[in-house]
Amino acid sequence: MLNTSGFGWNDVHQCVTVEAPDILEEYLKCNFQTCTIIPEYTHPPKPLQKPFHPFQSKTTFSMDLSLTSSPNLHFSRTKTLPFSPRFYKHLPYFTNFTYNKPKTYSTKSLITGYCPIRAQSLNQNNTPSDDDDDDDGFVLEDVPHLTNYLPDLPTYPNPLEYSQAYAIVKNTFVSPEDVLAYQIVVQKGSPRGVHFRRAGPREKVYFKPEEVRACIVTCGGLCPGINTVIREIVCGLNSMYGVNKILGIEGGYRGFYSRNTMELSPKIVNDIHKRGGTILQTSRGGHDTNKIVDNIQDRGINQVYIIGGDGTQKGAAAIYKEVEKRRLHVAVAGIPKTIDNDIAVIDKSFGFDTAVEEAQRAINAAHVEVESVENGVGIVKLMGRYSGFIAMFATLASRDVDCCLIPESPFYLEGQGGLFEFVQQRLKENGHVVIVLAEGAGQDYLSGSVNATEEKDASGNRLLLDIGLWLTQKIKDHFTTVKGVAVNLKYIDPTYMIRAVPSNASDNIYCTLLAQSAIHGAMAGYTGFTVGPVNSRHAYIPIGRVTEATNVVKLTDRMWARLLASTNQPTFLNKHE
Ligand SMILES: Nc1ncnc2c1ncn2[C@@H]1O[C@H](COP(=O)(O)OP(=O)(O)OP(=O)(O)O)[C@@H](O)[C@H]1O
Ligand SMILES: O=P(O)(O)OC[C@H]1O[C@](O)(CO)[C@@H](O)[C@@H]1O
Ligand SMILES: [Mg+2]
Repeated sequence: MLNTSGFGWNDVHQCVTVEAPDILEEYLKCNFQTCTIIPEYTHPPKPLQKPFHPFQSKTTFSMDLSLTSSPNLHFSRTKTLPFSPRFYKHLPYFTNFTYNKPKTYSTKSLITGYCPIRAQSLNQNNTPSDDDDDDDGFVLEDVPHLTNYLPDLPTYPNPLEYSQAYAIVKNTFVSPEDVLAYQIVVQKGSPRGVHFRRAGPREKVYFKPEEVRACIVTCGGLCPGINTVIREIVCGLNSMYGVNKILGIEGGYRGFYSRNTMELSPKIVNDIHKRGGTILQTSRGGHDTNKIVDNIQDRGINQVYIIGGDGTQKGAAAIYKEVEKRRLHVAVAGIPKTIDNDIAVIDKSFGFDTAVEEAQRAINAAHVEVESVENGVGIVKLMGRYSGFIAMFATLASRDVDCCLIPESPFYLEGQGGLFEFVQQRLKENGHVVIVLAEGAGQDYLSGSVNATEEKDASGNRLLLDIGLWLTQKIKDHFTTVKGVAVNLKYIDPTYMIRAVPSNASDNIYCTLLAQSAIHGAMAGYTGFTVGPVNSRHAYIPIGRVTEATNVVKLTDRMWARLLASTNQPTFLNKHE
């Protein structure tokens, strides 16, 4: 819940705020076996101010549904759980909590709804401290481990210990105690908050390298860098752990049961990072958990590397759950992929930098075109289904953009403060204007103005209406018919060209770290996890944590304000149409 949309902190009343009851309901379903809701007081709506974790208060906190007329919620805590990285990671947070007025919620599994764990540091004897008072608000959101359901699994020394490459590394192995703080901006006295397990090689591994049979699958849309991740999983498994049985599953999830596999070796993948796309091919839809896990079993696969976006990670969670149900010695590792940068918790998704860089070329072209003609209006459409990160960062990087439209910030065309007025003003001042828009921008506005049927892709994602073509036509019509001015309109849609390029240098390095983190995690027996950087250090994150919310541009954050300050575009906050 920390830092997820819909929750905040009210400084004045020192309470948690939530935008709507259903957001809270969802959270409770994920995290609470039972709980009490005590009506307390209401107060007028107040904007959300800062993220929080509900367990930061040592005794009691109140939760105010400040944007609704609903009553406050109040939870009483009676006990904290001791922290031992290996033994406590699966305990539902609320095992030791009691509540006054019974209201029962089903607890989602750890994977589909992550369970934060209240924790204390180990004492010097490596045992949890008994002292409940030693409570500094530390929460570990841990990932599952194979020993949770296969307690007698043997361990083996990590082959990296004998690796020449790692011979002079000071700390070859990550300490089991190492965790990463989710929030790094803190104040004196504030609770330590949520942490994730640090990624990296562990001293003991839970697979004999010669017995590893790994597979890699890529699902969802393309993104620069997928081939690099595939390459680095293959090369990393081989060079660091001596694994040489690696299968490529072709064509996404459905490939497990409907396509042939491809043997992957360092030689086969040697050059693939120089190509866009995925050598394994990808698809949407076709996730059949039972068929997939049957196939994993039939092929004797014991490490599954799944590269894909939010939908794919939900699929990975379902596979992990089934694997756990069947008590298989199979590690399931997710590597988050999305060009939209819409995956929660992680700093940034791979391929995003490349996409922003590539978008510059389209914006430059639009700018060159429109400054070379009279009344030039350039429109560049970029990807971003629900999150306008590519558009926002490409705009900030370019300085040639007059206006950036993203899904998170509704806009309107007519009247005071509208887009037409702004375009007219810029044409008057500069003779040209460049508009960048994310494909998901203005969808509600657009669907109200055209006869749209709601279509979905094979994965169930809503198919978007073409805002670029629509806006182009609207601007043309407005200026020629209403204003009697002929505008020179240039519409550029580079979306698939951006997505299809190979990753740039920094994304290549990033992809390598992701692949290696995933390998180390799987070899160390972690499973049901996603890897990714949290405040620049790589972490193992419970899959449910990255799928429960979408990362979107927060209009109340400074980055959007920086954009508005740089373009001086309208905020579209006051609609007069
Ligand atoms: N809730 C879910 N449970 C199981 N599988 C899912 C779920 N949602 C999506 N999938 C499967 O995950 C795969 C990819 O999903 P989707 O097409 O939504 O792309 P994605 O992974 O979100 O990537 P992107 O949106 O970045 O292109 C599909 O094969 C789809 O069937
Ligand atoms: O046309 P496709 O391949 O389904 O993908 C389009 C979608 O994929 C994404 O690139 C990632 O979700 C979106 O930005 C875009 O809407
Ligand atoms: Mg998606």
